[in-house]
Amino acid sequence: MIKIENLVKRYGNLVALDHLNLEIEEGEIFGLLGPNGSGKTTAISCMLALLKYDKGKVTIFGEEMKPDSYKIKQQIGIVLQNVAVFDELTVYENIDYFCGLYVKEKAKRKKLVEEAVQFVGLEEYIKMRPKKLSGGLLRRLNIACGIAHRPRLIIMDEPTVAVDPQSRNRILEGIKELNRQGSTIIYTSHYMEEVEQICTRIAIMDHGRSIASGTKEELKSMIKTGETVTIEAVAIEEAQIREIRQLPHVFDVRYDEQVLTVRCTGAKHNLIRILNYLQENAVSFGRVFSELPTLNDVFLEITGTELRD
Ligand SMILES: Nc1ncnc2c1ncn2[C@@H]1O[C@H](COP(=O)(O)OP(=O)(O)OP(=O)(O)O)[C@@H](O)[C@H]1O
Repeated sequence: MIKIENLVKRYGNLVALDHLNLEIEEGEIFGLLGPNGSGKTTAISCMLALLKYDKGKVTIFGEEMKPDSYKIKQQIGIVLQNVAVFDELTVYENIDYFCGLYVKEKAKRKKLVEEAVQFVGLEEYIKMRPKKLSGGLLRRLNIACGIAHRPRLIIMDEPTVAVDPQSRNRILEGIKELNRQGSTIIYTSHYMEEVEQICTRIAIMDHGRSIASGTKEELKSMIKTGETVTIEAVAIEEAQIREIRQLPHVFDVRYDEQVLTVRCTGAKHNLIRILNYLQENAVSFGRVFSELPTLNDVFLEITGTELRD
């Protein structure tokens, strides 16, 4: 449905997109996950032909995307990072205005606007002007304006940044529902938990490139880490750390600020083996956690740096 081939975008000397390749199928909730500055917004802007790029090709619905590809653009709903609504219009009027750019028939539009209001949970606020809304509600309005016309493809750029947890959940549930109702979604975020929660497929971006892509299970199976054991408040000697490193299935041990982090391959009994070692060697410890791999582990193993801010 969408194909991005060898996209290169430079801002002066800075290479924001470095031969980016992506392919997104109809029906997906496709996540673009990457730290701030990795090129997500630039990728979206180039994809939509809002920004000129230096090299590459973007194909949407089987046709090459150009600045004047209005037929393609009509079928796309866009929710960008900056909230773009009219201060002098009410919540309802704003949604009606944006929906009206695509849907001229009044009765049909009324139904779509009402559905969009319900969708983002703004029923109580339809007569208010945007200035009176909290940050979370304003973002929900921004989303309603972008999706009311029921586009075939919806592109959302970090819609949950600086949003309260209630609005955040509402937004995430809303995205899943839009997808169930037939829209393909492209969703950018630097929050790996969100991307894990809603995306059917994910591309991890770093320095303007897609460094890995697949379902979350596929991405996690690409890495060595099968389990991370974290043990708090340990007073442990260098020699003991070396011995833990020698335990079966352990491949990385870090000890920092009295927290021992042991990365293991996906074998069974890792936790008990490590705890047995600590007990046998009279090392006292506090809280213990065992975690399955996260997308942060995928990012960490591929790039050597953390995805978390
Ligand atoms: N208009 C611009 N002029 C110069 N450099 C830019 C411009 N826009 C973005 N950049 C740079 O390009 C790189 C990619 O930025 P981009 O905004 O696409 O990343 P991002 O992953 O969307 O990050 P964020 O979540 O912070 O928006 C960054 O290094 C950024 O500083």
